[in-house]
Amino acid sequence: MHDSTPGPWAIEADNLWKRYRRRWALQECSFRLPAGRVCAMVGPNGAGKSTFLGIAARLIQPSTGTLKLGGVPVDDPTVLTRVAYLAQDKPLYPRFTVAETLRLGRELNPRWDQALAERIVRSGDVPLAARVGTLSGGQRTRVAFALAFGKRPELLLLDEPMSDLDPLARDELSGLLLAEAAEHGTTVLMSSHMLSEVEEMCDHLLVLAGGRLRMAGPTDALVPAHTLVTGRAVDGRVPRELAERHTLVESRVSGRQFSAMIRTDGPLADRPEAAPDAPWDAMTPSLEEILLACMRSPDAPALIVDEARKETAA
Ligand SMILES: Nc1ncnc2c1ncn2[C@@H]1O[C@H](COP(=O)(O)OP(=O)(O)OP(=O)(O)O)[C@@H](O)[C@H]1O
Repeated sequence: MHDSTPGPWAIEADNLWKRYRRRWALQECSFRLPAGRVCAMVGPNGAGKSTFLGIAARLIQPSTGTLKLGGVPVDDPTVLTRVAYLAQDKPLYPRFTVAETLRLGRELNPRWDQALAERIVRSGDVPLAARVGTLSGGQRTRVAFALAFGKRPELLLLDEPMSDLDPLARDELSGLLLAEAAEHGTTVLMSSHMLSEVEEMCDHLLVLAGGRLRMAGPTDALVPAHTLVTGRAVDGRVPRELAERHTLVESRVSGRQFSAMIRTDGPLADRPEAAPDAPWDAMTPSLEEILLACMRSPDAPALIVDEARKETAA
């Protein structure tokens, strides 16, 4: 028997790999996510985000490695009642009415919150008597949201949840998501391509590229780890002092100017004495700038902050 009390870790991935025929969709994926976080999973198309979420939702079997949710192995049946998953294509029964869909949620889920589910549906003016197959894409998403939230899960897995919602619905449902997470301590893991939304909503980040974890940790640790430096290029390059002293995530030279996203890990290197007329300016980048630089540079060293680091079992 496993201990069924949720631990401090909502997710612990230990050396997860997933292969589809000849292609690796996930490689060496190890991290842990503290409970109660609103975490974004970001990465280019094909990075492995849906694959990871599918493994966590028990729809995809990993090739190797283990995954625990709330301290319990993902293949333990007790996980089912604790986790809700909103798939990218929001699958629902088209012939069911909205009311019948919610009734199914009520009958399948012991902690079902009918009032909350109905509130989500009604606030979008979605008629309870309408058949799901006749609803617009955004209305169907709202019903899928109602099913996921109504379940009152400990962990909510959302695969690009907001992509087909209008700006008002997006604003309303993201507010609801944050309120629910704060009130009930729900952990949220959502994949998203909308970086402004990620910046606004999430306090933790996972960045995947090419199936590998590139960055993981709380945003308030990841952002200060980066500095955006701009200045005069030296011999058409980023000054050597910067490149040697710090981790260069991404650099660009345009005309005589360079800009470089670096990880400093200590004070910023001094300006080159040999080129006192080539000063540089340093500023704290936005989360969006960091994410773009990280995704554009899949070969830059990964940054997994200590809190998110899951030591791989020997
Ligand atoms: N069922 C499958 N069979 C074969 N290959 C697959 C399958 N599902 C995904 N893949 C491949 O695995 C890789 C990761 O796909 P995945 O859907 O996890 O990426 P993603 O990060 O969610 O992408 P997107 O942002 O486009 O949704 C891709 O190269 C994809 O082609």
